[in-house]
Amino acid sequence: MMTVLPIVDISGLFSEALEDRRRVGEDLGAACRGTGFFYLTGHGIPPPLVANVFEAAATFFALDETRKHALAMRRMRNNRGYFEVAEEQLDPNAPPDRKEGFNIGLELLPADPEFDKPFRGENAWPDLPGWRTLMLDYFDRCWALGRVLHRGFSLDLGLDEMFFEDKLDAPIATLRLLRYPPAAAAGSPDGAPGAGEHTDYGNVTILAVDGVAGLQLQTRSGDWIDAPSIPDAFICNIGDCLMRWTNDVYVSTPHRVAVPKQERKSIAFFLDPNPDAVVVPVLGGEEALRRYPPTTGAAYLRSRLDPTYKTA
Ligand SMILES: O=C(O)CCC(=O)C(=O)O
Ligand SMILES: [Fe+2]
Repeated sequence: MMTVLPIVDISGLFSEALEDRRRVGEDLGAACRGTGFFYLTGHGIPPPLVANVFEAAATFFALDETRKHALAMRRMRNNRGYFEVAEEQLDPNAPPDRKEGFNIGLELLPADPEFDKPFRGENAWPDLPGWRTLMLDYFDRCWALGRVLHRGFSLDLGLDEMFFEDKLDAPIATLRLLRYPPAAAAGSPDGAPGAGEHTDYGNVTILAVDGVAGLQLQTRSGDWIDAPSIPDAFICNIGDCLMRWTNDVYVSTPHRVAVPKQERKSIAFFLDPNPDAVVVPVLGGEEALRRYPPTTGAAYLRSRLDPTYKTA
């Protein structure tokens, strides 16, 4: 299939030969320094698992409003649970987003010393058989994949291959199920986007899409292009936190979702660092440090999330 976005086969990252891993690191680096958006193949996550997650998401979104609202993100205070259409507004200059969604975060036991900290705490779970187990399985697979990707980034950036490991071992990560109602069923045409123009906040996003068009991104030259789905490939993009961490060498790219002609679903996994991870530029020396003083994973994410919700 023809696309202007690079397709990176990362199977070499699982090789025992350093030269194989380096080669993938170079491919990833080229993509991250260029458009900051790329397709991921050779990732090792079984397509039937992704299909099951899409199916389970559909089952959830089909529940009646009362059951969905019982799990509302507004009640959770840790960026987890259900949000309804028009609750989120990614572009402050556009109407609220025409999408509903469900967020799942890192699952910790209540006895965990971290449990009461910001972004931690419990997940909201619908009462659907097998649902929680499936979502946590997929969450863990995406988390592991995100860490493997960071080994490739590290090789490309000239860091120790394991540099990010201890910064991603208890991450602020969010698995987000998304549903965009079709244009015809979406009520009055108020110019609302599916998802307003934005950049992602974290390090890297691993996105599965269902084949219905909608996702668009802005290339370095300023043109908006479609990112069509490629079967069994993930769409991957760099977020603002990794852009800052690399002193803007890796690029976080603006993107948006147009209101689809038919219902569209996607599953995004956002990998942000550990809350306490110190985010300080790894390239660019003193000058970079003046521009981007040290912050932490939690402080950075908090500063970005607050303006996004109408009802905090
Ligand atoms: O649904 C999509 O294709 C993209 C969603 C997105 O960009 C986001 O939730 O950050
Ligand atoms: Fe996004």
